[in-house]
Amino acid sequence: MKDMRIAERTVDSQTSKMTARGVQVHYGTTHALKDVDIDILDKTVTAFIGPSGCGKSTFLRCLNRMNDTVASARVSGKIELDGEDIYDRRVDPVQLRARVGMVFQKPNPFPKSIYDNVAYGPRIHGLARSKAELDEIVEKSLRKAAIWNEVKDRLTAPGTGLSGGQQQRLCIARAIATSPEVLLMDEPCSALDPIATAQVEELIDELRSQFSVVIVTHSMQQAARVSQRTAFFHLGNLVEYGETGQIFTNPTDPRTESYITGRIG
Ligand SMILES: Nc1ncnc2c1ncn2[C@@H]1O[C@H](COP(=O)(O)OP(=O)(O)OP(=O)(O)O)[C@@H](O)[C@H]1O
Repeated sequence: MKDMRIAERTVDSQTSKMTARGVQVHYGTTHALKDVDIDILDKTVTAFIGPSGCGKSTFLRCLNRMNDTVASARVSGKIELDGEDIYDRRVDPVQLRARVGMVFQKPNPFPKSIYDNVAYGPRIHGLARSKAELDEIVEKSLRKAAIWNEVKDRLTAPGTGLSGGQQQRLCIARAIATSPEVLLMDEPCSALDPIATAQVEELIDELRSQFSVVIVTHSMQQAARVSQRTAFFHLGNLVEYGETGQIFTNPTDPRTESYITGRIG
């Protein structure tokens, strides 16, 4: 493939943060995900790639129970976070989503100020004991999301007034304000221009020193640039999963090879 810059960074964590075993998802009679087994490593960027409709987003949403909100979705199998079953009846999905945060395709800031967007999660989860502590969390999150300098003088302005790329970094700041252990990103750059995309990609690389990032992307170049592990999905199956360099240069399954060389997709 042309223009493919494989991430040279080595995978420096082998600890599993999340494990999935035998995960199946049905939407009514549609069998969207078939028997998926995977170990998501800690402090690693994992990319989910594959043709449209293959189940990438469906599986991503299983990892923080966002499919609970889809009436027709039925999820079976087992998914664990640090060895705990996230589908156990005792697990509160709202608490789970603070630990496994999510950033969506389209930037979706709340119709609130920049400050309140970021303070929202820490407020509902009671993470700050004082206004000063909340201020500190907001500033730290905006700094980590590489947007502090652009917004520090207008924290009370509406988040929706920012540019698309700034809104997406604000949404990332909002997601990391609850100190998640895993951040799920569903095509986070698809609505962004190349400059904003490069900023978000750089940010993803920095974030993995603190937690696991799982990113769904249609761009194989992006998967190669930002991830250390890649999972290739096809027709609801997880076909191949391994080190990103190996998947892109020496895939073992012919379906993976066809996809990365552009023969299916
Ligand atoms: N809410 C839903 N209700 C019914 N079917 C759904 C729903 N969401 C997804 N599906 C179906 O499940 C299958 C997998 O969809 P999913 O969105 O997970 O694929 P994807 O690989 O993320 O696709 P894309 O790259 O186009 O976003 C598809 O057949 C899709 O039509």
